Amino acid sequence: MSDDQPHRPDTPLLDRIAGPADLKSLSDAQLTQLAHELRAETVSAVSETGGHLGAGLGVVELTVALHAVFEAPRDKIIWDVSHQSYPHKILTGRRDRMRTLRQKDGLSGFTKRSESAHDPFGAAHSSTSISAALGFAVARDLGGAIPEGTGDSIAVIGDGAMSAGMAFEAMNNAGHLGKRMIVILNDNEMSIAPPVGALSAYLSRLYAEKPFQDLKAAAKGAVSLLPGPFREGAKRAKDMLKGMAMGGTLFEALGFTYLGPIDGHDMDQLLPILRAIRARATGPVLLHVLTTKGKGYAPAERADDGGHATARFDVLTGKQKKAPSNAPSYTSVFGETLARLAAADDRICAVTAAMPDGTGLKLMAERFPSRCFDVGIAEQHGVTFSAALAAGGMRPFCAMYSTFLQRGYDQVVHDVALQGLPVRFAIDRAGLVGADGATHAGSFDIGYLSSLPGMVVMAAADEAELVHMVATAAAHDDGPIAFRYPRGEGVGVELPETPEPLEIGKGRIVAQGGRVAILSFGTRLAEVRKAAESLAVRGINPTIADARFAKPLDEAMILKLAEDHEALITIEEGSVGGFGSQVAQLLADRGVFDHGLKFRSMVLPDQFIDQAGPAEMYDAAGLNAAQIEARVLDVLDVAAITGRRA
Ligand SMILES: Cc1ncc(C[n+]2csc(CCOP(=O)(O)OP(=O)(O)O)c2C)c(N)n1
Ligand SMILES: CC(=O)[C@@H](O)[C@H](O)COP(=O)(O)O
Ligand SMILES: [Mg+2]
Repeated sequence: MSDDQPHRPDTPLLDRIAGPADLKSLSDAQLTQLAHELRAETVSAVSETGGHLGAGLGVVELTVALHAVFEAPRDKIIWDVSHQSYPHKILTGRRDRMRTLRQKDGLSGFTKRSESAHDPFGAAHSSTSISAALGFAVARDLGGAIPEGTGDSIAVIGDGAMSAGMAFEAMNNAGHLGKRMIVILNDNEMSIAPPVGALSAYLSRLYAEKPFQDLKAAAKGAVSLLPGPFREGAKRAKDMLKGMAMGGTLFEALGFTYLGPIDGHDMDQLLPILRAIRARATGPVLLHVLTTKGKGYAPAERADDGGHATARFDVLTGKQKKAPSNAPSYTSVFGETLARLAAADDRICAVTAAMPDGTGLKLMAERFPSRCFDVGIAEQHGVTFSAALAAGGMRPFCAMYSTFLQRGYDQVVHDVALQGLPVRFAIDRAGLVGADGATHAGSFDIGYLSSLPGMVVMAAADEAELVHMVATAAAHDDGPIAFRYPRGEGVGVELPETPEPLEIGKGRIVAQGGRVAILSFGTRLAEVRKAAESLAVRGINPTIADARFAKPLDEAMILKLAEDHEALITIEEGSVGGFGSQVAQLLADRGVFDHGLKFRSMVLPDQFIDQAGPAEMYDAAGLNAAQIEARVLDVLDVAAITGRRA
């Protein structure tokens, strides 16, 4: 499309964009218009699907400018977390599928290699983009051959993601290697919650202090972009700006050329500076752009979280269309119980890694601000920090999503379990989580925790059990203890008046039956009950037990179940290597299998399960009532053929 070709308002530019190559023929003015249309399309799509709105709105201009200047997929544009990648997906041939976002068989809510060549690296867990970009840059220089080739390597990372140690590990290495690569720091002064930490304050100083304001105009954009006569003056101003405040930026100390800060919504700044970087960069470059989370859509801009995550909503009013809740969320039950216990015990404190709302610690933070710590996106630090809080005489609750605790696993082993320190792990989003899909599944914590000596591992079967497990953890000073619970609402049982500690290692019989015993760990218990109702119609009444503990197991209860039944079935919202494996180990060690017990362990399948509704995902995983019933019938048929146990 030529510059002089007038843009006919009746045909939106976005309708003519099949892929990023189509941006190359647009004028700068048309690119600005395209950004306007892209923002509207992003709001429209997310209003129908729900999802991460604010971050994407904050990078609309940046996305257009990157795809206009660079040549994806040869140039690798790698989005950190990639919750902000919806505009990128729209421009890279997926506009027609945007309304399948985060749904079964639909588009992922994050970048995904298998979804598009324009997604060179998958994401969703924060702070991986610089490592990935460096990897591509080194592969390029080593002659790594891939179909689309490798040109520039660009990481787009937010100020929140930049607070993770991994980002600095990568920058340190990139600065050392000196490879040409580009980091774009998308600084909107927001994480999910307002950002925390010294880095956030540092970044603010880069562009907020009075002297900076005066000089900013002079240093606007990259010095080298200015016409000759202005260049020297601006360079002096910029050096003064940097030298005056901090003797060069943190990023330059790590070996990067630092450019900015510039207005990340101003195409007249973005386009020339990106073109200059593309034309002239010889080593690692960091471009600091200032943006607004939720930019251009007032309800998102006004929201406390910048519109970070939203249900489906009415575009005109911004009113979210949330399904009515029938029971409190597990998260809120945890948060309220913890705050209640903390009121009576000033040793109780809490640690979150940038997820105060998601983990339900907001109430704790409001009531006991001196005992609630948001460490930023820094799970490794959060775990070891909790370990030392325990060593220092506190009762720390380290509240993290199962999937994000994976980031701090060595610290769980090395700093907590090995030293037997009484850290309490409140593990939210246990099991399959729904729209966030495989990257956020809490599939592995049972296995990775119950294999640790001295670790106590619990799972709440419902919200009432969760209340008691919080109390159990609070009272447990003998060593580390973890309790897990799923995303979403409870089952609607009455909450106990008083949180009562459970006896460590003791399960409970929920229903007495015969022939088959079903031993549940966690909230699959509700599905087991449903299966039992259907089995009762067939005259089959299994014994149902809630294990409560994967470690230590209630050995007496389990061995008795094995003794009194032809078949024992375990079920959990976790992968192989967890609860069922612990039970199998016990039965094997005690020689129980020598006497013919039929044993089945129902676990998540050995595969990553893509996003869908949670019930759909558990269907795919084979862990819903119908599949439980089928397993009982199967094992009974086998028992019937071979007759009763010897
Ligand atoms: C390891 C890890 N911890 C926590 C999260 C949850 N999380 C998703 S986005 C986000 C905030 C990211 O802030 P920033 O990088 O500034 O991006 P913005 O949303 O502001 O564009 C967090 C904490 C995550 N994705 N990965
Ligand atoms: C992008 C990210 O990692 C978080 O926003 C995450 O999606 C939150 O998950 P919940 O919606 O379960 O709190
Ligand atoms: Mg941010």
